[in-house]
Parts: sequence; C-alpha cells; structure tokens
Amino acid sequence: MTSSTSPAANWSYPTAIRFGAGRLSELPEACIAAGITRPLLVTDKGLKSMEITTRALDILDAAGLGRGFFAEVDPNPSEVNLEAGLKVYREGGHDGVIAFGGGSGLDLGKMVAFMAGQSRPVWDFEDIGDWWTRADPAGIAPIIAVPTTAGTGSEVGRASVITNSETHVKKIIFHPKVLPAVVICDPELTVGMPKHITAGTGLDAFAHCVEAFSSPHYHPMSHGIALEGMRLVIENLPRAYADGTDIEARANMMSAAAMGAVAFQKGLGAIHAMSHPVGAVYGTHHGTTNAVCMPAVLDLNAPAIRERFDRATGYLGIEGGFAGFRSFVTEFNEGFAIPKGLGEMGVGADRIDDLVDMALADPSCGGNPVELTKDNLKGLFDAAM
Ligand SMILES: NC(=O)c1ccc[n+]([C@@H]2O[C@H](COP(=O)([O-])OP(=O)(O)OC[C@H]3O[C@@H](n4cnc5c(N)ncnc54)[C@H](O)[C@@H]3O)[C@@H](O)[C@H]2O)c1
Ligand SMILES: [Fe+2]
Repeated sequence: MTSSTSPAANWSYPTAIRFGAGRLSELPEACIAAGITRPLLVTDKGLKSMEITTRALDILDAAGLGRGFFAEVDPNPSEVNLEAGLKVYREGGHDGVIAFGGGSGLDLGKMVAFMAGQSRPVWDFEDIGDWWTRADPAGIAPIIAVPTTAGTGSEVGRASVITNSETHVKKIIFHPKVLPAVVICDPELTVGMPKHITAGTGLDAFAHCVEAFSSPHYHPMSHGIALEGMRLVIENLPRAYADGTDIEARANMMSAAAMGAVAFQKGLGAIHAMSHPVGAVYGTHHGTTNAVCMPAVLDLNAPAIRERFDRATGYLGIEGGFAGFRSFVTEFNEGFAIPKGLGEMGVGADRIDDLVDMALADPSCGGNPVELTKDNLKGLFDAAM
C-alpha cells in the first residue's frame, strides 16, 4: 500500500556476524560457509608481522586451507595497493578474500575480491547511485571480514574508501556485493591497539553515529541504531582507552563500530565531507580527523539538530540537552588527547580553499542537515584549524 504522503527509502541491513572473544578460531568454518577453499588474507603493512595476524594464518594453515598472504596495504589505501593485491590474488589462484585489519585492510581486501573479475577501472564504480549499470556480479569473489580496530564498521559495509594516488582524492567505491558474506568480530583482536588508535577509531564510530543521527533522511531503524551506538561509545571508549584489556569494553566498541556503519546508511555529513579531503591530502588518521572536525560541525548544524539531541541526551547520560552534548564532545576529545585543531595535524591554512572545493564535491555533503556551501564550509575549516 502506498500513499503520496508516505516516505520512500532504500534500506539494506547487514550480514552474518560471528561475534565474541576467541571466535577467530572459526575462520576455517567461515571459509566453508562463504564457499572459499583457497583464501587470500589481505591486511595492511602495520599488521604484517603482528601476533594477531600470525594467529590468523596459523589457524588457516592448521585447517589445511591453501591460503595466500598479501600485506602491502597503506593507511588510506590507494589503487596502487589494489593493483598489487589483485596481482597476488590472480597469480595465487585464489577463490575468495579474508579482509583482515582496520578500515584500510578491510577496504582494500574487499576491493581485491570485487575487482578480481572486473574489466573496468575501479574508479568506474564510484558511489554515484548507478551501480546496477556497471559491475559483473559473476566476477565478485566471496569476502570474509575480520576487523582488528573498532571504528570504521567497514566489515558490515558495502563500500570501500580508496584514495586516488594521482589526484589525492578519496573515492567511495560501492556495490551491494561488496558486503562481506561472513564477519568475525573478535574483540580480543583489538586489545593490542595503541591508545591513540583506540581513541581515533572509536571516535570514527562515534562520528558515524552522530552524523547518522543528525541526518535528515528517513530511516527510523538506522536512527535508533545510531542513538544506541552513541551510548555504547560514550560508556565504553573511556574504559577501552584506560585499560586496553577490558574485553567487555572492547566488545561494546566493536558493536558500536558495526552499528555506526549500519546507521550511516541514513547519511553522513560535514564531518566526513571535511575529513575525506584532509585524509587524502595529508594522510591523517580518518577517525582522529573526524573528532577534530566534530565541534565546528555541531555548531553549524545546531539549529537543525538541537531538538533531536535535546530528546536524546537523557538516554545518553548527558545533562543539558544539545548544549550539554556540545560541551561534552569537547571534553570527550580532550580526554583522549585528540589534537586541538587541524593545524596541529599539519594542515596548512594556505590549502583551505582547495580543501573546501574537495569537501563540496564529497558525497557525504548530501546527508548534512544544513545545506553545505562554499561559504559555510570555509567557515567550518577556519573554525576547525
Ligand atoms: N568502508 C567504510 O565504510 C569506511 C568507513 C570509515 C573509514 N573508512 C576508511 O578506513 C580507513 C581507516 O581505518 P582505521 O581507522 O581502522 O585505521 P587503519 O586500518 O588505517 O589502521 C590504523 C593503524 O592501526 C594499526 N592497527 C590496526 N589494527 C591493529 C591492532 N589490533 N593492533 C595494533 N595496531 C593495529 C594498523 O596497522 C595501522 O597502522 C581509512 O582509509 C578510511 O577512509 C572506511
Ligand atoms: Fe568514518
């Protein structure tokens, strides 16, 4: 039944998630479930020789799975990493990918599986709303995702963020089949994150929930998930930061990360529109950059979001409605030693005009509750410096 006053939307919800401490041991079962007999484990350079990665490889070896290993992924991965990964995938005769790591390893692993059977360049699959005209679905290899940070939620997402190494622009590459077939969320894998990565990734999950909650698009399910995701971050990130071995807090942060990515189907906004160009040009950490941008964006968006935050703050355990939430965000950042401004992260005032142009072209602008213009984006960058 439809009516002219009924809202319309396209909704998509995630996939099979094996959640819990120690469940990395189920990697061989996950391969069987996904129909993979010869997986390529893809991860980033930082994780290449870490114990958790060796643990995953040992589990595959013990199960007799003829696995391959590709660990040449940079933070903010590029098409150069993708080409190298595809070469290893094809030469090794693999039939699926285990994307292992933070957002960088997960995104690149997902793209290796996606591009394995495509003949077009990856940039043809940019998320501009016409995916059904492009990919050859027969060419997409199955994906298992194993997050080792709790932030991006890329494990339950249908997109990867790939930086064009020539233009220094971050592009969102999207296809529904990029959604991993099986996800293993094992909070033990996140225990060894250094404090600044725990903070930066956790605040990425927070930014996803805040932006989704602020977005004007119609998606009540994601709206509710965003609210609970914010609560989980507020209550658990300080615990995980203070004691990295607090498994309950680590588990709640893993949930919050996945929830943030489900929630941002409702839309992202100016925080991500700003941090994508900053990350692409300066190579800054994504979640940390978001945290730096958030206070200025909340100030700009205040008239459009005040009422919904006034209603939510009681549930979040914050007094004073939206104003209380706004002050809380500054204190929250300070508690995690987040840089005070983009200048402190190396962003030059002379590049702001370029960053404004790049931010204006970012698809995240579409979910911001206040329409973004050259003028107000310039104001945001000035305020965030
Ligand atoms: N696909 C999406 O929906 C989506 C959403 C948000 C962000 N992203 C992208 O994800 C990337 C950022 O991902 P991230 O924030 O998870 O960081 P990351 O994957 O770049 O990892 C940051 C650093 O932490 C290290 N690391 C990862 N796990 C670790 C662990 N358990 N112990 C010790 N060190 C560990 C890595 O080696 C790396 O040096 C960016 O490229 C961003 O654009 C994607
Ligand atoms: Fe993000």
